[in-house]
Amino acid sequence: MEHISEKRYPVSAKDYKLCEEVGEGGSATVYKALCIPLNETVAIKVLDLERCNNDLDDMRREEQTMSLIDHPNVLQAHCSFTTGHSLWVVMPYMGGGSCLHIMKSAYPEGFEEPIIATLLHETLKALVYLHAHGQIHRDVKAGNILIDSNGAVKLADSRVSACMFDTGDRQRSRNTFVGTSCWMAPEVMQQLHGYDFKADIWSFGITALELAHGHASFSNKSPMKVLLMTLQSAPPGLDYERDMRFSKSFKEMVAACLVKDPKKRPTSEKLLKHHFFKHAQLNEYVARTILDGLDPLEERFRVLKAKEANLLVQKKALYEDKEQLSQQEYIKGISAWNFNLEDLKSQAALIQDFDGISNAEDPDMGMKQRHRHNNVELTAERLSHERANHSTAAPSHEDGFSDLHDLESSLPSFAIKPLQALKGCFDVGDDDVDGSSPSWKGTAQTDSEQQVLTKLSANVVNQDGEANEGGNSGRSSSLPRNVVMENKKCFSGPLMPDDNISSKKIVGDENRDFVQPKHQSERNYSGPLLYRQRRETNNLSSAEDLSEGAVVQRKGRFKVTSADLNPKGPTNCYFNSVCGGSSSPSTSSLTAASVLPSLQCILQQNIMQREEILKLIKYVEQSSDKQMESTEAATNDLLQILPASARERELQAQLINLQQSAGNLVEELQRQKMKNTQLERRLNALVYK
Ligand SMILES: Nc1ncnc2c1ncn2[C@@H]1O[C@H](COP(=O)(O)OP(=O)(O)OP(=O)(O)O)[C@@H](O)[C@H]1O
Repeated sequence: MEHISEKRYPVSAKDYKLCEEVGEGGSATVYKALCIPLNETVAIKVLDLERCNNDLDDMRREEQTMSLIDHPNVLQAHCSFTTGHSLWVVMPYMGGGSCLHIMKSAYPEGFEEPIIATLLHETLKALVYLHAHGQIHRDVKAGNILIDSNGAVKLADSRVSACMFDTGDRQRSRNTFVGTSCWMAPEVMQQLHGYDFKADIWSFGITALELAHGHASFSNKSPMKVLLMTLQSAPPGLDYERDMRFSKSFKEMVAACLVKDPKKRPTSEKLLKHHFFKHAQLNEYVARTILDGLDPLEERFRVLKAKEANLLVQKKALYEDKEQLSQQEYIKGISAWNFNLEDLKSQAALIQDFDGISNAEDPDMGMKQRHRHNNVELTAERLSHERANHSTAAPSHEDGFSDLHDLESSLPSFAIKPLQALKGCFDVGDDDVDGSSPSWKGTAQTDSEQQVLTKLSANVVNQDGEANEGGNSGRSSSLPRNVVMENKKCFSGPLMPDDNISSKKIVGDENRDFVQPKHQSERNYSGPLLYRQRRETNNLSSAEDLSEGAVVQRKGRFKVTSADLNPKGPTNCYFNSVCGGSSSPSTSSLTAASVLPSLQCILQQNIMQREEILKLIKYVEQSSDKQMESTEAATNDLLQILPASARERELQAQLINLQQSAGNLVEELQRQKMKNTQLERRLNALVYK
């Protein structure tokens, strides 16, 4: 084992001469420097204490922990001290730079397998050491795998690593949220039950993909999207077709790391025995293969920085939207995003605004955006189909995640608030991370994934303020287009007595009543405009035929069935939407096209209600007429015999009142009818515009 020399490094800034910048991190700049008394080249990481949120004591403690680490594959700090508003961490100078920088400079498509095997083998040895010493690194990525000029590989940035020894509880899971999104394990993102050293194994798997492709999976995505993709989708992996140049054992090793259930991931020690690492070479091979011919680190960094600054300017001009800007964090090499609520809110806002923004980096996305405009109604169908497809189809695009574009791009048409969806994602139960859940491995979608998706889709629907009813929403894998989600009834106003707002619905066979479950008829379906894009109950597909009469009229996504118009008596409105209610939709999230069907529905519902009122009035008039006739007859008979009693006079007065009310109602209805007609004309004009 290599031991750091017993040399004493000075802890005063005046003993160092900062030379060129060789790296930039989230909160630090790294310089090549000269330690004057020792006449030795070192690297100094300068952290601006005013800029970073970390508590100085915490940082000190971490640096001390770091200096206790002693392993040839872990970058150990020589010393650290504060100067002015900065913390200086003095480290060995790694002349090759980070794997990320090397790839950016010379291997944009990633390294060859023997190099990858060697780099990963050395990194894994560092992880075995850290884990054995109760440490989780929490930031394993190509940017933290450094190479010195001899080809020695060291895992850097233990600054963020968590010491598990402080309470003596080695297996204690962490609940803090530090790290880097693309490399972050799902359980870290979920923040539910904490996480342990297996989180490093996930990051190690993502790093393997990064070294193979030249970039990490989702590296061009916003943190929000990375989060959604990591949680919802099948794990990334080496693709059969795209990654043909890589061996089966490499693919297997990556697949073993990228299992969503941390319990099913191997420990670092076990992973080290994987036959993939038999291909690992010596340091000298690394130096000879990838460092030979490279410019000095400071020179490469200068060129890269200039290139990236240029790129940023171009991108800034191209995309004013913040999502693109957030991607620049990655381009700049800064990857330690903080997942605080505000970040997520702004990301969520961006996704909402995404509609209509073309994505030059992803032409498919642009296509899909356009397609979505033309096909708003398909969204939920696609959501569920894609879930279904995802579970069966082998990933055919980069990292097997391209379908997620569809899923995500479909979200805004529901006026989804991704933050809420995200909360839904986080709000997963114990089973979600339970080892008893079906294997995450392969492409089959597990219950946990399905749950997350179900929650997501439930949230999609819930955007309009209606509670998600029961657990029947998410599993349907097909959602016929143009199908009315009319299982919910709308009962607006006290027009019909309870018995009439019956739990019955006349079905095709008029002699047969379809009894709605009691709870359904009791539910209050008042609510704002609701685009119900999913089947409400599991039985809907079969119930559609049973519970609906023939369609007699279609209004956009809604239809009127013969059941609705059944003349047998007062009927219910079978439009699920717009049944009164106080809340109104968020106007910012509505487009004219999306509102029209609902307007049509309101109007249709109005017409239906008017008809109901008329029927009821007629019914009242008829029965009151009959009653009047019989009362009059009886009264006349009685008058001939006896003088009218007080009770009879009261009855007569009531009947007259009733008739007057009915008359008033008819007048009111006439006025409403005129207004409706005007509205209908305006709406039709809008529809045919
Ligand atoms: N000892 C070193 N020798 C040479 N280059 C270094 C050394 N330490 C870091 N670097 C370079 O500086 C870059 C930034 O280092 P830092 O540790 O801050 O990176 P980071 O992990 O990306 O930061 P963060 O995770 O905070 O964004 C590294 O990616 C690497 O290229």
